Amino acid sequence: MELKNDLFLKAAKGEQVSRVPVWMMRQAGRILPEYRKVREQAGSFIKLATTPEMAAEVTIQPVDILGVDAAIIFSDILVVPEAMGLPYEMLEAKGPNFPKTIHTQADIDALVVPDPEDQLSYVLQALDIVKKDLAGRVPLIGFAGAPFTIFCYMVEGKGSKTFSLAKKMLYSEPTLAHQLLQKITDTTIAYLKAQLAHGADLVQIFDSWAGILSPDQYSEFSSPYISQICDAITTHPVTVFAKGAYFAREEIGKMNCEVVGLDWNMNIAESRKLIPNKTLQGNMDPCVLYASFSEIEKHTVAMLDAFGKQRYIANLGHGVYPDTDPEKVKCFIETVKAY
Ligand SMILES: Cc1c2[nH]c(c1CCC(=O)O)Cc1[nH]c(c(CCC(=O)O)c1C)Cc1[nH]c(c(CCC(=O)O)c1C)Cc1[nH]c(c(C)c1CCC(=O)O)C2
Repeated sequence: MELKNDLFLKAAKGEQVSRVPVWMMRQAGRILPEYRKVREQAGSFIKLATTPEMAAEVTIQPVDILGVDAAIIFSDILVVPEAMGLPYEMLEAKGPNFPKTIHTQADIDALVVPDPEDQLSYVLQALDIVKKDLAGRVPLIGFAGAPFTIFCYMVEGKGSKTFSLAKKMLYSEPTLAHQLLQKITDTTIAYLKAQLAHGADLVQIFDSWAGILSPDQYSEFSSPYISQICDAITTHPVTVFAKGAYFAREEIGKMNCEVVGLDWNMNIAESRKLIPNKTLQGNMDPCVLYASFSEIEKHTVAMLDAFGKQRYIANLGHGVYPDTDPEKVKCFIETVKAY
């Protein structure tokens, strides 16, 4: 199926575009009343994520309602640990929780490297439906967590400001940590390849907790595993988004990926210098969307001026916050499109 709007993919591949493409991390979610309705029907986040028809419906909502230039498959990075043998629950107002966590060699040995067509078939079915229903309107983004970020949840068992339990393993049991990271990496490569086989046009790797590592630890425990994934995916473009890893921009810029995501702590001009010859994505502070319409326009235009029109995909510097007014989101998207 030929794409009617291929701005996002063209920009990702470094081709000339007639205008800057735009989408938002977490665009499929609680900002939209239409999402909350389907979420209520499903009864729980996990039920929604594991029911392909419903997941497909909320994936397409932001394309129809917000007018973004790409869809991102509705799922979660935590489906990977689940498929490896660590089920999770999503606690209301608290976030993810893993009743069982990883601490010993025996724990790691008990994990499987699953066949995605088997344990993750519900995500692949959702991709099939979205691809068909989008009918080429916009490209479809697949995703997974970076191995280090998934490691954080598998060891810590829940969200944390410091992830000190997970980091403890890096310092006290580095050999075990590397074994676990490799198992996650093997799973992630097979999973992302399956998403691409089921119609994803690009895959994004979310290293949401990169910023808790020192530069040396990042080079030892995170970047080599992301590099393995980038090297294994040769058929489609890849985006690496390492939140908080301003110190690793040069290193990430050398990876075999086409796009690098930036958060709002990262200076745009400096990032262009540190990451030459790649497309950049980002990076407005999601809190700008709490401001007035005129402030939002001002900040969006300033961001566009700083990035330039080519080799650039407009986005926020992290996921949109759930209490953001969808009209403010539309203002951001329309300002990019009119630029
Ligand atoms: C760290 C991480 C997670 N999940 C994800 C990350 C990496 C990106 C980032 O750093 O934000 C990725 C993710 N999670 C979700 C998507 C869907 C696609 C999209 O629109 O971007 C994506 C890309 C849906 C979701 N994942 C989650 C929700 C909210 C749950 C709900 O609707 O009840 C959604 C829409 C739940 C989730 N999932 C996760 C947490 C910590 C939480 C709870 C926090 C919260 O409530 O926002 C883990």
